[in-house]
Amino acid sequence: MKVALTIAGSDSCGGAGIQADLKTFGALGVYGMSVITAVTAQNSKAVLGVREMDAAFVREQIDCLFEDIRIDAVKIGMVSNIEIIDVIGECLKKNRAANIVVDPVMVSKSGYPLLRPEAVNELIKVLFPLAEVVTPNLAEAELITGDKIENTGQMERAAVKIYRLGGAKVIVKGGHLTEGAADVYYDGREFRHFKGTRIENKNTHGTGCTFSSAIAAFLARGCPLDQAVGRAKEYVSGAIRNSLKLGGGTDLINHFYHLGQVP
Ligand SMILES: Nc1ncnc2c1ncn2[C@@H]1O[C@H](COP(=O)(O)OP(=O)(O)O)[C@@H](O)[C@H]1O
Ligand SMILES: Cc1ncc(COP(=O)(O)O)c(N)n1
Repeated sequence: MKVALTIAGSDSCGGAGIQADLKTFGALGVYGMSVITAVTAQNSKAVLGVREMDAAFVREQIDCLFEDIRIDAVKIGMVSNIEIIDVIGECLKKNRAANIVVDPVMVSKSGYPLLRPEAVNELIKVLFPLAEVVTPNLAEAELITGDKIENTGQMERAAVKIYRLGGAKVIVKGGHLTEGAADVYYDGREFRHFKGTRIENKNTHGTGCTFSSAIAAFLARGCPLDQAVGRAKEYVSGAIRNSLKLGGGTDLINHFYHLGQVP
């Protein structure tokens, strides 16, 4: 079985973060492992608090896995602060990790900061060059580039600018902007537009985490990146379409929608 590792924050309500990533890995037939960078108290309505892990213990978590198990892909989500980013960078380089997907998580959909403001540049400097692909949403792409993004042309310009920051391929996620929930992919030479169907009135959270971990799962299974992106988009669309009204806030996406009746 192929193995994927997520390095991210815990979401107590299970819609985003580590929990979404592990569900996605399992749903897509990949053995999932996790390194926790921070723990959030979070429900379908809001993030109420964050506790960051000690950076040295993040190192211990990562090193003990690479020392023991072959890892086919790595997804990076919430990284919280500069010390944790530096440790992740060092460990991934030392262990020659491949197929790294960086989701530059900055603020939750409910508006709570998940990355310290002073750590944005460190995330770009240390983790972007290690990534096979980075997957900013519109707000993150605006923050990284300093440009407003209101249409597909501006998404393309942002993708090129972000590509030049570290040489990783880029997907700017347009789920919230365009009719077809189209994501713009740039590989350093050309663009591709991954279109879906925008699902209305589903104010979900964890879509970005699920999308990036699905890309990592397909990379672990040996798919070329552009195929992995297409299949990840299909998977996340299905999970949004079948989302569950479990709490009083956002719907929670259904990672196992394709499994049908549970035995
Ligand atoms: N309402 C929606 N309908 C269909 N696809 C969506 C919707 N919202 C987001 N997506 C898709 O889900 C994936 C994650 O994107 P997004 O929600 O923008 O990430 P994030 O959680 O980082 O904000 C992208 O492929 C995006 O196009
Ligand atoms: C631990 C954790 N990681 C990431 C997100 C981002 O997810 P979203 O942007 O959908 O709120 C989150 N809410 N919580």
